[in-house]
Amino acid sequence: MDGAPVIDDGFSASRLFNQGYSYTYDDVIFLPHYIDFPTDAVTLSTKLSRRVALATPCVASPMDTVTESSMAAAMASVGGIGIVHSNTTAAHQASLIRLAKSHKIPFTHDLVFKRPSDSILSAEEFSSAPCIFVTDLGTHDTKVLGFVKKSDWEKLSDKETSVSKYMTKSKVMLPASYSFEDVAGYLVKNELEFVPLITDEVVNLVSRDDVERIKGFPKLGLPSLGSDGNFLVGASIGTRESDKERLEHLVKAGVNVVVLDSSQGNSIYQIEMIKYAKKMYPELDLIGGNVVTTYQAQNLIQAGVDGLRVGMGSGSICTTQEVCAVGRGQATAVYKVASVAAQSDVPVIADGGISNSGHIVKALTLGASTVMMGSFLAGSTEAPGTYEDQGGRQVKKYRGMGSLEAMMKGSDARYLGDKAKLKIAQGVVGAVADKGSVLNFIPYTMQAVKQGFQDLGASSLQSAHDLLRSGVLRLEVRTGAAQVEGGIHGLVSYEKKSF
Ligand SMILES: NC(=O)C1=CN([C@@H]2O[C@H](COP(=O)(O)OP(=O)(O)OC[C@H]3O[C@@H](n4cnc5c(N)ncnc54)[C@H](O)[C@@H]3O)[C@@H](O)[C@H]2O)C=CC1
Ligand SMILES: O=c1[nH]c(=O)c2[nH+]cn([C@@H]3O[C@H](COP(=O)(O)O)[C@@H](O)[C@H]3O)c2[nH]1
Ligand SMILES: [K+]
Repeated sequence: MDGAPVIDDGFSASRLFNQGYSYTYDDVIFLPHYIDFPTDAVTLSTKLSRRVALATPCVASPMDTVTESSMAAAMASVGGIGIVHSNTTAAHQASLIRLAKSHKIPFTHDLVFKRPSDSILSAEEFSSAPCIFVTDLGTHDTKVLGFVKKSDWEKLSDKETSVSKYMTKSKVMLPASYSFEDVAGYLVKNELEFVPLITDEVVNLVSRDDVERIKGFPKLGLPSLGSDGNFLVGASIGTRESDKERLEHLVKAGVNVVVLDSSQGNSIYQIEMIKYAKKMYPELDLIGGNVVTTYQAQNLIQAGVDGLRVGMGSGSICTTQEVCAVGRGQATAVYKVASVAAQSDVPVIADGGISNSGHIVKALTLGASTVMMGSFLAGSTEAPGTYEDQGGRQVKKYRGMGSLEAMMKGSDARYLGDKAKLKIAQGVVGAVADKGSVLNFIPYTMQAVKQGFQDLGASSLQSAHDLLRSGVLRLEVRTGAAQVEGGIHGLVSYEKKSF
């Protein structure tokens, strides 16, 4: 079934997005087309940037409540990628990249280390891993002497006792290069509760609970691996002079792609940084942004970016449009920028405003090659931070990188280094509900996205983009009432379970 319908029905994207309105995902709806293939025939393989290919079009945002090593490892293991945030020292950001890349297991625990003479005073110290390691100097890179399990610590009457007095001395460790299946088999065969994974230092551990948890998840697709066989990991930098040194640290840590992180990427600072990075590291893919207009996009493409990040004010924690009156509805922004980027073969990331699988279908069909997510991922086990009880619900903190709290954190030279002392927030601090593991909900979400593609008659991102640009894809704006109709309505009560 080729070609547009004989009788005019719906609008082409070029007509719909040229009426002077800023539309977002919920405003628009696609008309179904023709199905001549099964859902499983849909492939979502894509490009993050010119030279970085992914099997899954999902990217974890460079935010300090979203992407550190656990998220980066998990996203890569489901075929996506995580961009490690830069709201920390360059050395720490580099160590997060190394950690994510150092093993084959799709998750990492935040490990705690003690010196032999230290004591453990609070049960909270066990909140991020099932045991605490005892090493020569209490650091991750000194000789391992033993470990303390929570159950052993609980039995202790005097909590001030130094750990060396009651730790288990064990030499059982496995190389971090072991696959998940190998480690799982080892735990069962040797009836162990957990086992540390090491390179020349302890980098992770796997427990029987981890194994059980992961066995129940949908089978993973192709992981994102570099030519060295390690997980692909990205990182963000800013556009200050100090970011040049940061970039050097990241490159040394093996970063696979770098995102220039700014709300308004079309600046002299960013263009100079693009030129610098391209000259210093021609092999490294560089993603510019954020942009929402064709003019901004053209400028950054001309400066040499390998990818563009699209979105201004569309994020769930963003107040930019409210504070600065600048931005664009995300559906319009993605369509416009992707239209111009496609002419130069520059892949586009639709960043922000994703809260369900339908938004992902819309972003990808309107021309994006990947979606970048913050709030969608921030409630997962792999996001930094621990769960807290909020009115009987387990929640994790999620905050904007332009919130006062994030700006005040440690090293943020972008703000604290500024001569002007007046700081204006462009984001908020909040919390999101526990969603379980990304290893579980990303595969389900991608299955839902494939169903959307099937309804559109698109078996790949390329075919969706072809339908869009040829005008075969038809769409309409939904009125307020149509949006209500499209949601759940008229029920006294309901339970929403997606998978
Ligand atoms: N996507 C979005 O809608 C938004 C995202 N954010 C996030 O918040 C964080 C901060 O974003 P921004 O405030 O846009 O950061 P930014 O670093 O791009 O800009 C901060 C300020 O520093 C200035 N600046 C940058 N480089 C400079 C240099 N070399 N010399 C002198 N001045 C320089 C900029 O012009 C701007 O006034 C990022 O993580 C960003 O992703 C914030 C607001 C909106
Ligand atoms: O206006 C803003 N103020 C902020 O403080 C802020 N922090 C992040 N971001 C952007 O929001 C994206 C994540 O959005 P979602 O939670 O909707 O996925 C991210 O990927 C960013 O593009 C911010 N925007
Ligand atoms: K917003």
